[in-house]
Amino acid sequence: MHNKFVIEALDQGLAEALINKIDLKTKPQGSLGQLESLACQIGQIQQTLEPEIRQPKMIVFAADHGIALEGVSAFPQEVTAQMVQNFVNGGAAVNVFCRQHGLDFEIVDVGVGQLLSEQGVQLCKVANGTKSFLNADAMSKAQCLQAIDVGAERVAQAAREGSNLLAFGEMGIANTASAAAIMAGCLGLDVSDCVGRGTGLDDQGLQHKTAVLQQAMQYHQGEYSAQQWLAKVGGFEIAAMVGAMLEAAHRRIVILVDGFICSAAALVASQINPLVTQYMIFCHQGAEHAHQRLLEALEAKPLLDLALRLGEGSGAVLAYPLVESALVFLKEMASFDSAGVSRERD
Ligand SMILES: O=C(O)c1ccc[n+]([C@@H]2O[C@H](COP(=O)([O-])O)[C@@H](O)[C@H]2O)c1
Ligand SMILES: Cc1cc2nc[nH]c2cc1C
Repeated sequence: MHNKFVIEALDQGLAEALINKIDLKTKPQGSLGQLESLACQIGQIQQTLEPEIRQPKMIVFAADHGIALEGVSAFPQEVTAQMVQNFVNGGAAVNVFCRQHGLDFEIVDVGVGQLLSEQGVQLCKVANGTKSFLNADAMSKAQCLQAIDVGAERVAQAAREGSNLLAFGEMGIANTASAAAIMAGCLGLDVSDCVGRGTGLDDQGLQHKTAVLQQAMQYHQGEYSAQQWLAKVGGFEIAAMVGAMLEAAHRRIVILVDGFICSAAALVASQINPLVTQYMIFCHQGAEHAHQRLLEALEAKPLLDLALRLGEGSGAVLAYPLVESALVFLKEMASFDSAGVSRERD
């Protein structure tokens, strides 16, 4: 459906050259573990033996969800707009970590009900929140395509400004319900296996959320493509992340994937074009109940396991220094020859 998102498979020949370079470093072969595969992956993405990060940037997409009115979140819907203001003011966790690690930051309104102020926000509103997907499609196909385009366009702009690594985050009260429904639809799972406590529901709240989601999935039952599931039960910020990921891979930009909702967007993107995951770094496995299973379905090996459940892209920024370390060792470590260190015995 999205022919414009042409994605090239990574070059395996270059992978061999990168592994050779890594194996000449002063360390037992493979001893830098997952950092070695990271260095190799980024070299392949950038098509060079000397990869480097330029203008790393976090883009957070925010939107409201009609399903929030069914009481599926521990927090009220207005928190979405209030947190957007917090992002603008630089006071959210993701802002703090972006400053710590030198990432640029952008907040995009893809469909927040009512902003407190438009200042400092990229205004790309598709609608004032989705419809409740309990007994309707969350959005029309046209709205879904519009939200996908918002994400793609933000990535195109970041690329024009020189970014070759992008992290994506999201903000949207009730979006763990949406992500659970997407996961259930796209993977053919029972939604009770995909649901979790989100912002912190208690047992009773979790039971209610599960019942709401089961009723919604009954309403939407059928065989659908990932993009159809996205329109039926998704959110504007999730659709924007799908577009952002596909555009980033199309442009050979490294993608940092955050938590459960971001991973649900990665799942949709991967079902639209399976090559997109070659450009993704899965930054962490979080505490949301179904995140582990979702990552397994994506065959992802997350870098961190910190029981995070915040979203906003926070886990992606926390993993960023590891990505930097992968490139620094590739660039700066001495080789056995240059350092005069003896190799492994035959
Ligand atoms: O990314 C995650 O793994 C994650 C897990 C739980 C909650 N969140 C964040 O919390 C909000 C959604 O939680 P909820 O309970 O309102 O569905 C949304 O703004 C997400 O950014 C994020
Ligand atoms: C305070 C708060 C901050 C968040 N950041 C992402 N999702 C969030 C949800 C809440 C409730």
